Amino acid sequence: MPVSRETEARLDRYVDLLLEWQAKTNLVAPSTLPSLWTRHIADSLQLLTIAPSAKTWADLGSGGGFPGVVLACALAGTPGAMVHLVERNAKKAAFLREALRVTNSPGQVHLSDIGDSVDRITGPVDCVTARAVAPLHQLIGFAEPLVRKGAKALFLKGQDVEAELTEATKYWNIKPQLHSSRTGGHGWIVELDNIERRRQPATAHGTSA
Ligand SMILES: C[S@@+](CC[C@H](N)C(=O)[O-])C[C@H]1O[C@@H](n2cnc3c(N)ncnc32)[C@H](O)[C@@H]1O
Repeated sequence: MPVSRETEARLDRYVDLLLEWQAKTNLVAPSTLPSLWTRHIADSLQLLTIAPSAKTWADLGSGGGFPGVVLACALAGTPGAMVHLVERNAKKAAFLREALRVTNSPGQVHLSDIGDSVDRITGPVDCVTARAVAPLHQLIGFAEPLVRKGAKALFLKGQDVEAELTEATKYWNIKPQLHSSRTGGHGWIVELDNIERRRQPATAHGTSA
């Protein structure tokens, strides 16, 4: 994923900080550290190719900062950019604040449960994201208030995406667009522009109960 020299310098600072904190707090699975740049950073950056003009993002369950901090680093030179990072774990939230500080990137950390904070995010949100946080049907429920107000949802998912979509369509009327991950593996990005709750959950045969 090509980035400017300024973004690369910010990402370098972020990675240095992440490795420093990783020694005392588990921010990413240790087995993924050797492939940090592809597995986590490029995986996060690819969202910008789907929503290149989005300036305001909300990342739900940011953990060690993927994709939220990476997006904030990439958008640091964009006037009016803002990334809301929602995380309920206090240590991780402290890390996220420090990551935004050392990279001088535009973001706000919300130390809270996603369900409690989504409604409190003020101002328009262009994109809502989540990676490795919850099953798709639950993420859709979290994101619905923001999508209703015009946000696009971009969820990074693994190879079980079809099964997750089948489950999600029991509860939600959605027309997902699927993007194959550019970073290899079996990853997918689920894009949603509209979300409507089904009046009654669908049965196993696809009809309303
Ligand atoms: C497996 S980690 C993934 C972190 C990051 N998105 C990534 O892909 O590396 C899931 C993170 O979501 C946070 N999380 C899960 N459910 C949450 C909720 N309901 N509210 C806030 N944070 C939540 C956890 O604390 C954890 O840091």
